[in-house]
Amino acid sequence: MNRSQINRVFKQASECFKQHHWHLPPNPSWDVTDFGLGDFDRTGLTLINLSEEPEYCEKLMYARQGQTTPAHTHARKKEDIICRVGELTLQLWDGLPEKSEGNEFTIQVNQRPRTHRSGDELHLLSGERVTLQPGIYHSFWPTSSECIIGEVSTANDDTNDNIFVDPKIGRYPGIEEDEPALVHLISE
Ligand SMILES: O=C[C@@H](O)[C@@H](O)[C@H](O)CO
Repeated sequence: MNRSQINRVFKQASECFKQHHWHLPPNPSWDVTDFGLGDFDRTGLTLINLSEEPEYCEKLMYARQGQTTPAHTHARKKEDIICRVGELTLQLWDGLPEKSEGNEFTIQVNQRPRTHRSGDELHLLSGERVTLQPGIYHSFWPTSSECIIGEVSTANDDTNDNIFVDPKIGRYPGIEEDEPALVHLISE
């Protein structure tokens, strides 16, 4: 990614958090990624790690319409993905997408079990959440112009615990310095 893109999304996300009264802690841990694919506006996510403890983690995320977080699962992390502001669409599979399409499985939406067909979409409105067990593959994108997304989970380990369907994906971006940094990322 170019530093100018990171600076731009830092300003956009900060403005959106401010507009919706989401106050950030001092010196938040920013994590902006294009998942190594070099097309941030199509495959990208902006995250802030609010709390990372051995037992649990909380993140706040920001995405704009057109931007997808690519299909992945976690070996160990169980997480709630929460639509905080806007509308969020997730695509969910109960195993590798190519092997599980059409299977029925149970997921928890807003703390209640629901039958879901692997590969189908789930739409979350502000305040709604889905609970993802390790092994549930998920991809998500805003269906509103922008979206504030929460994540509450067991321990987070973004270096070792992400399993992406696309083998070309890397979790952290390479950075090209084309202007001075407004913020440094947790990957730097
Ligand atoms: O689903 C998204 C989350 O698990 C993120 O916290 C993770 O960093 C994506 O790689």
